Amino acid sequence: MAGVAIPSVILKGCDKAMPLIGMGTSSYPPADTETAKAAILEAIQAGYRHFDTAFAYGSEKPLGEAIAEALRLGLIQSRDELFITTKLWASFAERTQIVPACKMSLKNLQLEYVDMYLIHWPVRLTEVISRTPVAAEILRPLDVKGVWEGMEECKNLGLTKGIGLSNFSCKKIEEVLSIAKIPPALNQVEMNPLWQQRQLREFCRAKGVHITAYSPLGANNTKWGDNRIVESDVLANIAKARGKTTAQVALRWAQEQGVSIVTKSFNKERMKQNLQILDWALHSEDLEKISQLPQRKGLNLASIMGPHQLVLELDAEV
Ligand SMILES: NC(=O)C1=CN([C@@H]2O[C@H](COP(=O)(O)OP(=O)(O)OC[C@H]3O[C@@H](n4cnc5c(N)ncnc54)[C@H](OP(=O)(O)O)[C@@H]3O)[C@@H](O)[C@H]2O)C=CC1
Ligand SMILES: O=C[C@H](O)[C@@H](O)[C@@H](O)[C@H](O)C(=O)O
Repeated sequence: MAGVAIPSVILKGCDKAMPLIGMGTSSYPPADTETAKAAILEAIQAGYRHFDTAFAYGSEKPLGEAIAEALRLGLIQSRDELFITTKLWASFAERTQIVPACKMSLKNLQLEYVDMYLIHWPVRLTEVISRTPVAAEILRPLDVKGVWEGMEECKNLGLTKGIGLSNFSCKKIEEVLSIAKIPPALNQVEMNPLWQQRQLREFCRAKGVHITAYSPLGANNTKWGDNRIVESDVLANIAKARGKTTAQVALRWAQEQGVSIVTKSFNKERMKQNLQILDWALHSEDLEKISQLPQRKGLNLASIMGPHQLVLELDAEV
């Protein structure tokens, strides 16, 4: 196998092990198809086997094309070698629309199944939108029972190997658990040294819900993130002492918390650098310093959807 071998985790209710480090595909400014496709092929060569996409990113089609090309080129022998995560967009978060939305994503990806299907955000939009923020009139609370039944139907139909959540608070996860026939395998949330999610992680550990950390580098250089992680003095000093980069310290920190990671780089050197976190460890004094960093949530739903009451309430939940 080319590149670094990445360890995997077995998830509840999921028929396939998930590689602990995945490549994100949400880029800013949005990458054109050829750029995204070329970056994904580079990532496969570097050893990435888990790819995180979403209907909302517009990256399902380039990912599908890259997978087809990787098979043609013999970079992988079979589609089964990859773990593909995609997400149900809020505009389709209604009982009868979930199976068709999943099939639409599969068509974009040129796949017969995905490995993980997540509810992207715990809200519903009554329209398919092409830009954000959205008008308050089209925002609705999520029908948790109906939507989770639709997710379960996707799994039962074999459209996905596993189902899970994204951006769900403890309270919202509890609602899902109270009605689920198939428990959510994971909750994908923002997590990094500046938003450590201690309470949510503790809750998920107790309930057997795995956590995947998104924006582990604070979404450096994107419109939904900032450079406060890659330019943190505390992390830079630790990096210097360990002979690593600040980004590697942030990624290693997340890895040591027992979560999986999805991080995006379309740059050949940085995507390789981001995998070099498996054969060394942070020292206890490093962990102590990181645990004292002031905390702030980087990505709020209000900054995407607009400062509507329902959204502000969701953002306030832990
Ligand atoms: N479920 C959800 O709601 C969300 C899910 N996600 C998923 O998680 C993925 C990762 O999160 P994302 O928000 O992209 O943010 P990340 O924290 O992974 O940061 C990505 C940014 O950092 C840059 N970068 C990557 N590696 C390095 C490095 N070693 N040193 C310095 N800069 C670096 C990248 O640029 P470059 O490409 O030039 O290297 C890019 O601009 C997304 O792509 C998406 O798939 C993200 C947000 C929300
Ligand atoms: O239109 C909204 C966007 O797609 C937003 O939901 C995502 O970009 C999100 O921040 C993510 O990266 O998953």
